[in-house]
Amino acid sequence: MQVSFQSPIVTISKNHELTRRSANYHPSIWGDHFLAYDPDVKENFSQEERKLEELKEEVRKMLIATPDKSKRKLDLIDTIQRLGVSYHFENEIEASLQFMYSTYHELCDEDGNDLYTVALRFRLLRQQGHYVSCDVFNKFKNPEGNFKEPLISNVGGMLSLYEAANYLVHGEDILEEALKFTITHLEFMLPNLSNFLGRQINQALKFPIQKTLTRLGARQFMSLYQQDQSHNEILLNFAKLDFNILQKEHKKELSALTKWWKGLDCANNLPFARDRLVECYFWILGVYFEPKYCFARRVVTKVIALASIFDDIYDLYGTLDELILFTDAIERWHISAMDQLPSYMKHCYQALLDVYCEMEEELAKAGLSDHVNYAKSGMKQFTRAQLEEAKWLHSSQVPTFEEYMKVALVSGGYMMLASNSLACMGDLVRKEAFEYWLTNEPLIVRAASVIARLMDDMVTYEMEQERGELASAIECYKNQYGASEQEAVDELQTQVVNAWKDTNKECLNPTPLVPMPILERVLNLSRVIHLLYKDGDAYTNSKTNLKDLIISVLVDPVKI
Ligand SMILES: CC(C)=CCC/C(C)=C/COP(=O)(O)OP(=O)(O)O
Repeated sequence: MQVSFQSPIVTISKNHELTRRSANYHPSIWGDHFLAYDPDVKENFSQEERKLEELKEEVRKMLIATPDKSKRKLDLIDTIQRLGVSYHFENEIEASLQFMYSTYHELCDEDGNDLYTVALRFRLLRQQGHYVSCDVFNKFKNPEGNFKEPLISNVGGMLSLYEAANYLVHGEDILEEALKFTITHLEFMLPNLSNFLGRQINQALKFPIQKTLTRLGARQFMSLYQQDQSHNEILLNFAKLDFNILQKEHKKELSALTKWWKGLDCANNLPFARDRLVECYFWILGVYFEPKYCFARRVVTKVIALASIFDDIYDLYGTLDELILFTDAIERWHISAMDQLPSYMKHCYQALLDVYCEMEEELAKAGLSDHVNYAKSGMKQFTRAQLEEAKWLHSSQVPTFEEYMKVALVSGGYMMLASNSLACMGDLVRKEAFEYWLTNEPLIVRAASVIARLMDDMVTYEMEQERGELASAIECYKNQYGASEQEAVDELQTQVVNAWKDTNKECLNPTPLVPMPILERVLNLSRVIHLLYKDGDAYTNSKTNLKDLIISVLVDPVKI
């Protein structure tokens, strides 16, 4: 597509007719939908909130009254977590799991051959960051070293083992075997299962708990749990009410963000870019949904929405000369750098400066203004890597796989998003966590970046190749190793599986400097990618399944 070009930059390319690329992305499917939820309209929540408090206290009593040694306690904690309400009972749950961790071997002995319970306890402890050995599963094997045949008919046990095995780390062969064993047999039994069990297993096979986003998982689990004859009515009602109250808050946040987004007027100023504000909010909601992260959600949604525009500028619309100027302006990070930019870039440069001012002002109130520097430096690193990729594009170069990955792990945006997400989390993240941890590219952040880059490339490389972007993980791998496309895909899939093992390993090592709530945000970033890129690029083509998921989390309240 040729676009007339009226900015001063035209002089740079005066001998050429300037051809700009376009991907013809579909417009936003949300339009002004969320504007209706005006954050300034004060609602009278008091009755709902009183009810919520009452139910919360009942659930708390239930938690305290259920003995930590009992199997009932495991189910109760699991249900509370899967219903998305464990953030109300963090201390109670941690205390119980701490007890289970300290008495782990006795408890496992008492479990005997109860696969369901052994696997559930193992998973709950690993989820909480407690390392427990996978040797507990040895007793479920026969002398030949295979899982015992009769286990196959124990559907609950098989499902529990499958969910637990997803927490495997490198070298845990028994969990690797458990995954194969359970997946094979669960898939095989699917057609013969009741509707209720079938739905549950189908869901688990696509999205094991370890890869599931809390809000989405809660919404889906709620409807399954409701159909379970033995469900606890108080707990279910509490979870439903909590979900709806949070959803109202999220809608208001999205309303305010929609106003901001409309102010940028992308349709006129940046018509080539993806218009995906709601999808960006959903992305960041996946990272933190709790009310206390309201400011973080607001600002980091703006950051990712701008990063998405930048990606389209670097990959599609910008000329190389413009991209060099833009990268330089971001490096300088000052309003005076704006003069050198063409008008379409001025809009997003100004928006960038404004968003980080907003971030800084809010962080300063908590005495954390230093954090903004780490967030800015993540953004600078991101655009530098984007420029490197654009240079490959404009010179039709295919780098080696290693060269590509070095740049593409940064240009994928997950290192930037990790630093920005953590910068806005408040005083839980200390300056030292940036200094001594994040800036050294910790394994969990690298793993999230690998998952993001490779899952993205595996579903977008054909389309990107059509528009002349030759440098993708698939192409670079094929080129360097003389591999077929299938061999390249297989290798990249293995690297994604390994990155999940790295993630699991890192989550078993929380420290005072980097506690579980920090590790969990990076884990959540990987979970969002898994959801968005599992079956195609659902972020870009958001009319698909993603639309229904967003409706279930952000539009439709749960029926009470
Ligand atoms: C993590 C961030 C910053 C997300 C913002 C949206 C985005 C850039 C998605 C990937 O698009 P793409 O598939 O065009 O990415 P790339 O050009 O890196 O392949």
